[in-house]
Order: sequence, then C-alpha cells, then structure tokens
Amino acid sequence: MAESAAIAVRDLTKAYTATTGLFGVSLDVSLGSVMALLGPNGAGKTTVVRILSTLVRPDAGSVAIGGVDALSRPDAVQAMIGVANQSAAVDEKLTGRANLAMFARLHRLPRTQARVRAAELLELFDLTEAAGKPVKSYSGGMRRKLDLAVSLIGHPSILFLDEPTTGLDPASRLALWEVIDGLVADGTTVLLTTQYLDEADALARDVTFIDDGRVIARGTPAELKSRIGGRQVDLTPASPDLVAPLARQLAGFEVTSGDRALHVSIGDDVADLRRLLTAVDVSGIALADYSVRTPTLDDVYFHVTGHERPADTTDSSDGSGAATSEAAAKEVAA
Ligand SMILES: Nc1ncnc2c1ncn2[C@@H]1O[C@H](COP(=O)(O)OP(=O)(O)OP(=O)(O)O)[C@@H](O)[C@H]1O
Repeated sequence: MAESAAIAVRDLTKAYTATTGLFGVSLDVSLGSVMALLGPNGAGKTTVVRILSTLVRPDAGSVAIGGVDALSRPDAVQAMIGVANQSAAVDEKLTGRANLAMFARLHRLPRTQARVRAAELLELFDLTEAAGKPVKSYSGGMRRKLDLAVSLIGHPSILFLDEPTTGLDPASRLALWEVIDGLVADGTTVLLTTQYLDEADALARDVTFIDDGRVIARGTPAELKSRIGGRQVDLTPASPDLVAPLARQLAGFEVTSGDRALHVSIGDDVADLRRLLTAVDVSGIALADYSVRTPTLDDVYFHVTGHERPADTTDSSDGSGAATSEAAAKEVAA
C-alpha cells in the first residue's frame, strides 16, 4: 500500500456469475482526497462500495482501509468509515432530530452527547428548522442531507458516498457539494459513486471508470479529458438526414455520430479547426449549428465505455450526444 493511501484495493474479485460482478479491480485513494468511481449501470460500483464497507465478502483480492485489512478486521474498519446511500435506514416516522439521536446512541454516545451530535449535524446540513418534523414530510434534498448526516455521526475519516445527489434539484446538489468539499478540506477521504459526471469533475481529484467489473480507465479528470483531444467540435447539420453523409465526408477525422449531430475530436491548434471547417465547406453540407468546446468527462465516459449516447446535446451534465469508436476507447484506456 502506498504510504498515503487511505483506501488500497488489490485484484478484487466477486463473481456473481461468469460475467457479472467484479473481476480484478484495484484502486488507491489518497488520504484526504475524493476518488470518483464511475461506470454504467451494472458496472460494479455498488459492489465495490459494499465490499469496502465490509457488507459483502469478495471471492479474492485485498482491501486495506486506513491501513487496516478489511477482510480480517471488519469491526476496526467499520469504526473508521461512514456510508451514505439511498437505502439508509432512517425511520420515516421519526423526526430528523430523533433519527440522528437514535443513530448516535447506536454509536454508543451517551444520551446528552447524542443530542449534541444530532444538533451539530442538523446545523451542518441546514436542517435545524425541519429537525422536529417527521422524515416522511422531507423533500428529496432534505432526505439526502439526512442520509449523509447519519453517515457522519461517528466522525468517520473515510466516507463512502453511493450516488449522494441522485434525484436532487441543482440547488440541493450544489449545497451537498459544498458540505462534501468542507468535509474533504477537514481531512476526510471520500469514495464517491455518481451518475453525474459533472459531479465527479467538481468534487474528485481522481476518477476510476469501471465497466463489466473491470477498471477501464483512471486518472485525474484533466488527464482523462486531455487524452481524448484538445477540443471537441459539435456539428449539427441542417437536417438529421445529413448526419451520416457529413460523417462520410469527414472520414479523415476522429468523428462520433449521434442522431442529430456529429462530434469531432481535434487538436488544440487553430489550424486543426481550420482544416475541419474547410472539410465541412467542401462537403457542401449546411450546418444549423456548431460549437467548439474542451472535452468533458461525459466525452471520456462515452469514449472509454464505447456506449452509445442516448440523444444529441452538448450539455456536459447530461451525457448525451453520439456513439463512439472502439479505437478511441482503447486509446483513452491505454
Ligand atoms: N447480490 C447479488 N447477486 C447477484 N448479482 C448481483 C448482486 N449484486 C450485484 N449483482 C450484479 O453484479 C453486477 C454489478 O452490480 P452493481 O450493483 O455493483 O453495479 P453498479 O455499477 O452499482 O450499477 P448501478 O449504477 O445500476 O447501481 C450487476 O450485473 C448486478 O446485477
């Protein structure tokens, strides 16, 4: 294990079937940093979190949490970690305050200290006003904040956040990001899974992509984005029927096609852009729209997984756009 690794995982294997589960996943998360574990549905993210948080035993491999072997000393690991997921065991009928006090008691805090810890966390998550209301009356955002608050009761030094902001509105997401940033600034190590790649970009120092139970790419967000090229150019022809003909005309470029637009990876040089626009000109195909942007983690995601984008937009937060090539996937994963 590297000296500063809060989480060190080697060759983790958990085969549910011959093709589902985890097959040799390794990762290191440095002390006081955020690692985002990303991948499509069924990739194995939750299985990693469940093994690391000692809920599931792997078939093979090793897991060290804070330097402690999680497989032989799960109790010691449980004392250092917090886990927040959507199935947190809060009692809907109890108030937010009562839930936190109850979990604090489960952490063996004496009654008075349990109340103090509950009040601290209600304050941290801006839930003090709603503290006396039953959880079933909470909005989705308040509920997710409470889930996270519960995971923090024991002052964990290592936190597992499994899709912490799923279903939240943008303001609630940003509020949770701020809380997470604050925890990390105070030295907490976070392993985060999320479907929102902009969330990973905003919070994580390192990113690991997994698919079909295997690591397919890893690096900092900046490294991963730089590997797929200096600029992404989105070209929307005047009609969707013209997407395929334009793609054929641009065969010399690294092009991925969606329903309504083409996405072209080019270098940083202005000459690259000029060359592309000249080729579009030569094709004689009119554009309804175009944009030039730096790559996002969404672009990386579609490149490394080879998955088709569901629709065409260029918004980095919703991951829509175009299909991508196997060759590009291999290049980024290398
Ligand atoms: N207890 C289990 N028994 C059998 N198969 C399982 C079990 N848990 C997970 N799997 C399978 O293992 C694979 C990985 O599941 P996992 O929940 O870890 O993926 P994920 O990346 O978290 O997906 P999602 O984003 O949909 O939550 C899936 O094919 C899933 O069906």
